Amino acid sequence: MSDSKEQITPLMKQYLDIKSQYPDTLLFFRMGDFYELFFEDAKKVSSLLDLTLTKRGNIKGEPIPMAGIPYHAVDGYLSRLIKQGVSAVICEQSAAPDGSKTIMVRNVSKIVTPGTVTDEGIAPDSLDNSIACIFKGKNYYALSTLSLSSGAFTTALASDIKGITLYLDKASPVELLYPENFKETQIFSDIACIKKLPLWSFDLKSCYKTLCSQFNTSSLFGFDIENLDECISASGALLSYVKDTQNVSLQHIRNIVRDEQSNYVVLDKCAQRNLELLSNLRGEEQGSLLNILDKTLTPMGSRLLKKWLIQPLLDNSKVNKRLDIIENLLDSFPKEKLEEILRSIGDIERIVARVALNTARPKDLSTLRDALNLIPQIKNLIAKYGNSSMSDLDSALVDLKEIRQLLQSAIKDTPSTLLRDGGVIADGYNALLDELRSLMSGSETLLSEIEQREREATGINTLKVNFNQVHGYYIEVTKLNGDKVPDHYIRRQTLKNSERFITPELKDLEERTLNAKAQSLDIEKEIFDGIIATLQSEIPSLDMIAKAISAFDILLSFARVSELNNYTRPEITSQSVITINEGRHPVVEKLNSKPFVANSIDFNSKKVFIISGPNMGGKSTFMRQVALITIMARIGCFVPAASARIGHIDRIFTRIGASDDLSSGRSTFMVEMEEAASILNNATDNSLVLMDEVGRGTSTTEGAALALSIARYLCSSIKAMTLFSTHYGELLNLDSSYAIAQNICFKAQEIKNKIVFLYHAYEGSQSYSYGIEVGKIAGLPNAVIDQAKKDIKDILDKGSISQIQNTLSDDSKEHTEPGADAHERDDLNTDIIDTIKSADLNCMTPLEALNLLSALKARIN
Ligand SMILES: Nc1ncnc2c1ncn2[C@@H]1O[C@H](COP(=O)(O)OP(=O)(O)OP(=O)(O)O)[C@@H](O)[C@H]1O
Repeated sequence: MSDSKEQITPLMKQYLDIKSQYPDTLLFFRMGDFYELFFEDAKKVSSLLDLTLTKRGNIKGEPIPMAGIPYHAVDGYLSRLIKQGVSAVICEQSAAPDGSKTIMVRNVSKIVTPGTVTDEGIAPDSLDNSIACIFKGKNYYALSTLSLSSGAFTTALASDIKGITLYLDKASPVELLYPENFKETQIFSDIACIKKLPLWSFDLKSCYKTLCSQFNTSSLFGFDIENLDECISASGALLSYVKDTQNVSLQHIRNIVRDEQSNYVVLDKCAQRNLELLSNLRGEEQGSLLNILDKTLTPMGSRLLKKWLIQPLLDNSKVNKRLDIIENLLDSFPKEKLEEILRSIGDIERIVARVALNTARPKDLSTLRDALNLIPQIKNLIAKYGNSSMSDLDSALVDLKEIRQLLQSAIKDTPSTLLRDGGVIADGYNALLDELRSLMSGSETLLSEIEQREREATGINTLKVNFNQVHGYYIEVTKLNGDKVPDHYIRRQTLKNSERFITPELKDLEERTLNAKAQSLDIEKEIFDGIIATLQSEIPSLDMIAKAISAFDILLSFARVSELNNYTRPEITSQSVITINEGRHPVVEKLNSKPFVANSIDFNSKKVFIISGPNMGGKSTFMRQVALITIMARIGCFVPAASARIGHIDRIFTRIGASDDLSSGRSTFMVEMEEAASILNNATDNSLVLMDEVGRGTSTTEGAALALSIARYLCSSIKAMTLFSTHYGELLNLDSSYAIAQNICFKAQEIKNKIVFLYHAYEGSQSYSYGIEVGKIAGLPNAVIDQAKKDIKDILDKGSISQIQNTLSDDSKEHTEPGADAHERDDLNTDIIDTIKSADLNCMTPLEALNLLSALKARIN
């Protein structure tokens, strides 16, 4: 583009100069009432936002592609771009300072990026759009995350890529920065907005300085990151980037917190997705746990709830504090009153961010005033109905009386949208402003008096006094009355049917009014800026209030949902246990029209449960409900169970469902095996592991062998709390080999040729899968069903092998006495004969029969 600058218009040259500083970001170039985008930007934006692509002028004889957006509608378009992970540079215009009529001056006013936007109308209310920065040092990886809305700034360290990926999963940033030499970019392939930073952005010394100057400290000791070079580099680079794009001082970011997985039950992306915590498997909120639990009344409460859901706490006292508050709310607290207050409190978290970023609008201040005026009402409710559980909340809800009074007296009840239009500062707050305003309103009365007087004096009844930007105040007379115009009227403009005049009196009035208007706007701006400065000095308290209200909103939501759905308070313990009596799946019980069948589980002496039963029998639902109840308890919510005792769980692993990851070239089976490998390599005896039908992605024999081997490893080495569902009969005898293993099964009954699922978890195993019946319900053609039934019969008749036999034993069972060969052979023969005798042909699938045969053969050999 630079070659062509010589041949281009001054306007295009101005555009290209600015564009050259932001080659990779869409440039919204203000032209009158439009923002215009040119060249590749125009093509890109027209396809992203479905805008018409047109042309403006030529360059080197070629038309310049152009797309335009009306300035008043820009927020809506920016919001759509942000949702697609696209950033934009906004370039505004202003008149040339020397007043010359040449080209307007244009400057970049802001850069809007998905991870830094806080503007109302652009940033999605429901999303805590955080930005993160990753860095790899000599020994460690670091990830720093910043939420500009809440001011939360965290940093985490991990020794390997897997460890840092877990932090990335938890942070779920919408924008990610990384150094240009970072190789493992596959870990953030699902983040739409990623930006490469030059290596110098991560320079340790300058990053250290940037952080110290932000926190106003001389070292980083107080934040526990003084010696964590990687964290300092990632955090410093992140902060500098945000400062540069926002071009402000970020006053609400006052500290950085070291994030450690050991504080939370770890839930990786896979677990979050499989358990449908924030969205269902199709990506919609409907059918997710969030959807059930979110009855929050403020946008900030709803955003915080999403964080809570993927960060279940390990600190029992913190969990119990939340549970205590819910209990208090459920006890005798007037929840409707609190709900009414919260409903009108607005998004003060975002307002505080905009105050800190100097982007607050007049409406923000009136909303903040109204919200702060509600704080004493909340405190009164707590004083009257709250118990000691609410004391922390109460002290966080500081009543900022002076700020309230300031906003009350200074801001109009309903201020105008833009400060530049005036009408923001309340009457009676500033004497000079009042005087100027009365002068302005007085001039309006004066104008109508002049109009009346001149009509009488000239005898022209249609004479009008009007105003426009070009001529200021003028008198308009129709041409028909031209002969009645007095001599002292000075002609200014002749139109088709009328003429316009000015008089010295009108000019004088105009000057005074315009001066008053300009002066009053200056005063309003000065007062507004002063209020913002006062609010900025109170950011720590405002921030604390916003956080306390968000938390209170969530707990109230939990209380409401608990009441509505008959949840109970879980017992929280430090032991490695999960005991659930009569538990229910919180989502399925709400979505299904049929009554939900409650089920119990006790991970205590038994730790690995092998779950069998028919397709559609309720296995997956049961497994997921155990994990969901555990998560609900650990985020401090009541749970759908008659009672529950939830202990220390370090991580929840899930291997559920089958999905290809074609983008990374991994097949269904590969994904399955990778997930299983991650579980076996990382789970501990404090983990909760859900394994749903592992091995079904390959041949039956290999699948069964792998499933068996994985289950044995979980029983013998890891001893994690495991729910392992399977259709492979080979796994159903593990309970006789391992003391910590137990079979549970789901059953179905055939009643009048129809299959009825019982959904109850029984002790024992169930090897008939009712696969054909489920195929029938699903609508497979009758011919296919009939043929399958016939084939099964044939296979069974030919095979004649019964019951699944355990071919496995734990170490103690494998141990035999030396020199006992003959006895062993006799025992083996009897054993095999018994096994064949006791086999129940009618209950076996053909595959089970074949597997049994091969197991017996292996034993003989
Ligand atoms: N406890 C229950 N009470 C009532 N309905 C249930 C219960 N559990 C499951 N269901 C219903 O049964 C359906 C099938 O359950 P689920 O998917 O858990 O079966 P499954 O045994 O895992 O099946 P498959 O082996 O085919 O994957 C659920 O979508 C739900 O509608």
